[in-house]
Amino acid sequence: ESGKVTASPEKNDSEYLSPVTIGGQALTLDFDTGSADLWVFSSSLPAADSSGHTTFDPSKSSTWQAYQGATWQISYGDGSAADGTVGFDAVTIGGVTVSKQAVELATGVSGSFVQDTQNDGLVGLGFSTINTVQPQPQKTFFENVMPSLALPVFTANLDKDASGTYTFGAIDSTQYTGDIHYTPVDSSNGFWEFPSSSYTIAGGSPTPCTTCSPAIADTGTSLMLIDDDIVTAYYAQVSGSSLDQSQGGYIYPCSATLPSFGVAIGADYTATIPGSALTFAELGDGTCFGGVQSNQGQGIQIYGDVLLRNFFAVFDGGAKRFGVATK
Ligand SMILES: Cc1ccc(-c2noc([C@H]3C[C@@H](O)CN3)n2)cc1F
Repeated sequence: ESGKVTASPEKNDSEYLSPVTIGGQALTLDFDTGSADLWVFSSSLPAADSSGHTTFDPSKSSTWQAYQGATWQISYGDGSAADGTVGFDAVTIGGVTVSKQAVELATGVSGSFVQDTQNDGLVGLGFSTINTVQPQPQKTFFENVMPSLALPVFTANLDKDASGTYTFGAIDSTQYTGDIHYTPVDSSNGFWEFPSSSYTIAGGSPTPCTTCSPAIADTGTSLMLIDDDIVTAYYAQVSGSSLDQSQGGYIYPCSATLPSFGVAIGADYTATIPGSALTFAELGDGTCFGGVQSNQGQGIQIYGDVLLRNFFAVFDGGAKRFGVATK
């Protein structure tokens, strides 16, 4: 079997939201290849926290099974967090169903989730070694459904300021051009992680970097969070740019011409993003906030939506590989 769902961008393509049905209840969730918990706003949240959100109410699902005593708690790269209890229910994405998917009910969420009223929770599409359920980590939707998919893959075809598609179980050849360039994935940290040992700024042949951090493909991160020395070199080529503490990153006049930025996807391919696609947001005063920002020395580079929205991306759970194609 296979199925597809739309991925609708929030403002500035900060995140992409997709329709999911759980126990017959429709919610709008953020698919996140950088985590492995499927959690939802629940009817047990304080009303002030769930106001504006759609909540999942287990008492209204005839197929809900509580997982007595199980709990979860997660924190994300931006410091946001959520926690709660656990059960199992039928989860359907694009017509593809897992009948007993671990569904984590939020009884606590941090402020940024409260304010993000279009987001009713997350679908983690990383590896279950980083699932936070105690006493027993639970499998992701993708891990559960993989054996019944025509192909053990899902693809992300995110777009700039337009709806895209997540597809489970098929590689839709109408969604890309040319070859898909794959790299093996090291899933030992729970991420779709691969080496990225060269880069290009403003074109030309790639600069090798033996000290470059490995990268992860992370649909749940908005930006590209890159090793500090590379980011410094990039903005050195943007006239009028500066590192603005109050904004938390590099800004520049929106009239500036940005150089292209290319990053290695494994050993054999450089994914190059044109400068015109490397602005994340206009700040309203004629300055712009860059899509390429520092990873603050985290030792991992995070290739988020600023990269992914320019490519067709394949997450291959069978061969444990990640691939990109132009489109
Ligand atoms: C309000 C809100 C906050 C954070 C996130 C969020 N989702 O995925 C991620 C990245 C970072 C890493 O933790 C795993 N993937 N961050 C989503 C939100 F809607």
